[in-house]
Amino acid sequence: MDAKIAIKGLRKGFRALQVIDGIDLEVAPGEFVAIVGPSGCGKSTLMKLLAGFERPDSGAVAIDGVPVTRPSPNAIVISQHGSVFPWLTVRENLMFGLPGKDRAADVATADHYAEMVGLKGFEKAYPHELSGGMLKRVEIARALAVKPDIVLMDEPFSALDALTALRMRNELLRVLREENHTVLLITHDVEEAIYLADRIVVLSSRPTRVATVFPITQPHPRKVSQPALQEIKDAILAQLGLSYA
Ligand SMILES: Nc1ncnc2c1ncn2[C@@H]1O[C@H](COP(=O)(O)OP(=O)(O)OP(=O)(O)O)[C@@H](O)[C@H]1O
Repeated sequence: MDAKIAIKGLRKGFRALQVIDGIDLEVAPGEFVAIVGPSGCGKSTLMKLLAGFERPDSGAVAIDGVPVTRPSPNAIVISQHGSVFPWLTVRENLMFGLPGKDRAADVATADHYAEMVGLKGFEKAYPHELSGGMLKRVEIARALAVKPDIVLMDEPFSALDALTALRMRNELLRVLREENHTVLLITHDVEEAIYLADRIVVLSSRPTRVATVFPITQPHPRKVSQPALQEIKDAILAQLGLSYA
């Protein structure tokens, strides 16, 4: 099958600082790829290039064979910073980005996604009335409501407490079972990557390249403590230069 996302010979620097030093990677339709790498290696820069927020110095990113030159509603970014509008209710936030021609249809879509992420009953609540985890769910629902082909996630759960992050990971897997999105997740959490992804791409330190790729074939739900997954975790940590004593 043709790649959903094709990254070829991608290079990017900022003035004298070379950040991305030739990345080649293909992501299949419906695949979930996690990207891990040392701090500051260029993960967010890679995501911005994929989302069309930055332009490469050389090489290219293509989605469905079409070069990415600007942000597109087909590839939605969910970041750690959050982008829920505080002056809009949950429902209005979820309706933002929907066609707007048929209000009743948009309300139905918004409420469907609110329910999907466990926010039924909170459609009329304002962001300040919600917990951090609920806000994150609004954001994920809002991204999914526009039915993007590709969801780009840059440490989406890193601002959450451990328990909420765990819930959100399961929520995400449940949503992905119902709807076939292609997902790219940047995370510093190796266990999160192992729990969620079909494939883990480990980047080298800056200027970054693909160091190793680990396929994860275990079915969901995964127990990260199982020996085969622990072995992968150890191999990734060793690759990142972090091994246990
Ligand atoms: N717009 C910019 N202008 C100049 N330098 C930048 C810009 N964006 C990123 N950089 C530099 O590029 C390097 C990579 O940054 P980036 O945020 O992509 O790394 P990261 O791997 O996501 O980091 P972390 O894991 O700490 O979040 C850093 O040294 C950063 O200072």
